[in-house]
Amino acid sequence: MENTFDLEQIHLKKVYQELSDTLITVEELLSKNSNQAINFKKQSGHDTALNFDSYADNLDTFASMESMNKQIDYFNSKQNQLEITKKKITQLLPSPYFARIDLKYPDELESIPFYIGSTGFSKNNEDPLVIDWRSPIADLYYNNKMGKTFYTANGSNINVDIKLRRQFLLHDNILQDIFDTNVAIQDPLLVKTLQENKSNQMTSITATIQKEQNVIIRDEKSPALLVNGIAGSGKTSVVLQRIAYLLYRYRETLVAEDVLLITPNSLFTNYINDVLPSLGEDTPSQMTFKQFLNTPTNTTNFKNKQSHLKNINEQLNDLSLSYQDFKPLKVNTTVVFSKSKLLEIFNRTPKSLSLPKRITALTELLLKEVKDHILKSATDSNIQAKLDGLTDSDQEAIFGKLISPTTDSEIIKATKRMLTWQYRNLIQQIKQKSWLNIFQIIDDILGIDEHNFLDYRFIQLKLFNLNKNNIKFVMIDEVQDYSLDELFFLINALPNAKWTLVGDEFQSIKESNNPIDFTDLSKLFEENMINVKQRNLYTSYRSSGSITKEFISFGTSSLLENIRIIQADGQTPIHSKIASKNLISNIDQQIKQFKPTELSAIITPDIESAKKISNDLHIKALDSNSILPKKGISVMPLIVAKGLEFDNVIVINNDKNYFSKNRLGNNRMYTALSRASKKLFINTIN
Ligand SMILES: Nc1ncnc2c1ncn2[C@@H]1O[C@H](COP(=O)(O)OP(=O)(O)OP(=O)(O)O)[C@@H](O)[C@H]1O
Repeated sequence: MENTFDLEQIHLKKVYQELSDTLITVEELLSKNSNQAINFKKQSGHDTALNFDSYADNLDTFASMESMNKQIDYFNSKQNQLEITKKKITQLLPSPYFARIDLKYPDELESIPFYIGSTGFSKNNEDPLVIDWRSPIADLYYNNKMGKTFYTANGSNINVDIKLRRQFLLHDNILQDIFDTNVAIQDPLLVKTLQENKSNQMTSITATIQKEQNVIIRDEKSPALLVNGIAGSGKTSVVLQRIAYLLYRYRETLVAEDVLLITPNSLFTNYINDVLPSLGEDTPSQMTFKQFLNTPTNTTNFKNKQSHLKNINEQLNDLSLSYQDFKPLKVNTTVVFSKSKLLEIFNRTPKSLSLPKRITALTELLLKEVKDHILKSATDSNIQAKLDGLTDSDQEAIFGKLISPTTDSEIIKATKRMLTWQYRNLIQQIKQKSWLNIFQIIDDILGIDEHNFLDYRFIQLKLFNLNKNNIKFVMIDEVQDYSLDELFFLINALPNAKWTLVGDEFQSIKESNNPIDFTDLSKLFEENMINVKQRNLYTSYRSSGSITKEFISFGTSSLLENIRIIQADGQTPIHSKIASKNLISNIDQQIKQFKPTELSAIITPDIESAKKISNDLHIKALDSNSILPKKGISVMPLIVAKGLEFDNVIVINNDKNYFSKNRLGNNRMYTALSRASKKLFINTIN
């Protein structure tokens, strides 16, 4: 073994040296390339200012030298390539690789070692020194098999015999430990990783991805992948690794903006924000469902809690518009298009078209009417005379400068611009289709006059064709918190997407939701012609053994039979039943057991209790827009703690209704307890 360790240490030093040497070379080449570009510019006599301080500046500078496109393209692409190599080396240096797999190909005598790292690296296009964790060969490592098997590359199956599967614990060029692992042997690297303190930022799990997680990360076939996993089973981690995998796998055609990640709140978004950059990938489009819907701050017009999307969807197809479905369009207080005028123009659009197409056609006709009116008015001398009445600031706003048109054509052109500016609100209203009375359409369809915001947005989505067609992959975390109508909305809004939906039925904690049933969820996607592949994650990674058993006891009995626990039992969770007056002193005692270097949370049913504890104990209270501190103790309601994790958790049960003994109350307790990894206290007020 000692010999093996020494050989691996030598190999690591060699790889590290290669990386370091290449970095020096790349940096020299980067600077040489910049200088060559500068000289090229000087020689070609251009006086464009060059700025090679940064890559972005390079791009700007090159772009301004249009006449030298070919040469510039060359410099540009060289710079780009060098920057990519530099980024890869910088990413690899602190930990060049984490595993090795030795493969014997059928027609080779010797097996070949492959070292797997967080990105791939080869010198001068030779055999790779490190292969990317997302490459087909690395799939074998995560599959956790030994012996004869195959991997798939470029559509072909390649037979191999796996001779060795080795993990490394290392830092820079220092090897700390090696583990030769076989099937069914517990993953020592994983256990070590899980024992580390929690931080305010989620980290990647590349080195220790488990077999059942790997299958989800690499799924390329399923139109919808539904993952039901217990708390702390790595659902969020898997989603983020999957995004990195997809961006690598489809790198020729997929960019980060084509992937949409829907997250529960902005605190959570901040919590996960470092993972993809640490994997060398750009962050995808991220938003909460509320942001996706563009929810206004004031929703008092929408009193109806119940949405009716399927009903609306069925009836929208047969809907036509009548007089009361229009709203007059005004400029200031003057009606420009009355309801009857709007109906009359609508009736000019072909009846054979679908309603959304007729609405688009009507929009075009309205814009044309405004344009024709502007064109006609621009030749009217009375209106042209208004140019003289424009103040200097009006002129600045309209033309971006002061003007003094003299010829006829100059005057007409300026008048057109003035009128377009004056009618800008009207043009915007037409484009936004504010002439359509959505509330009335809801009344027409449903026969109810209390409105629901999701219904409102759904009608806009369908009638205005607001689909986001560019989104190719959607990831929804905490999917149990969405109603079937909200998911139906997303299915309609994102017609070209493949879906990754991850959640936990036991973490459905919102009063307004009937806890969502994953069978109904699957059915919804299937009804919409999206095949669903369901997978379960039953291994608890986050929490110690005893904490896992504690939170699982608030699930169902069958859950307990299925789960797998990785971590040791650790300290048994402590239940205290106390009088309300003793709560603060009790918490004070408990937090004395937490180390200042650890991240700890006091979780309450609501924000009011959180604020009270915050005041009494001078501990920071967090809401869903806060940023999690790096370490120390914070207090927050459960709705904010959801999705996050802490070394230590104190749960305050001062509201028997909130933590009642029914499914919802149990789900809340399960969710609160499962935030803890090491120590857990539950304080119940008598
Ligand atoms: N394969 C793994 N290797 C190392 N750590 C892992 C692995 N899988 C999960 N973890 C760790 O377990 C913890 C829980 O992971 P994560 O937050 O992704 O779980 P989750 O299922 O989304 O949890 P919850 O539903 O409770 O919010 C994290 O600290 C994560 O880094």
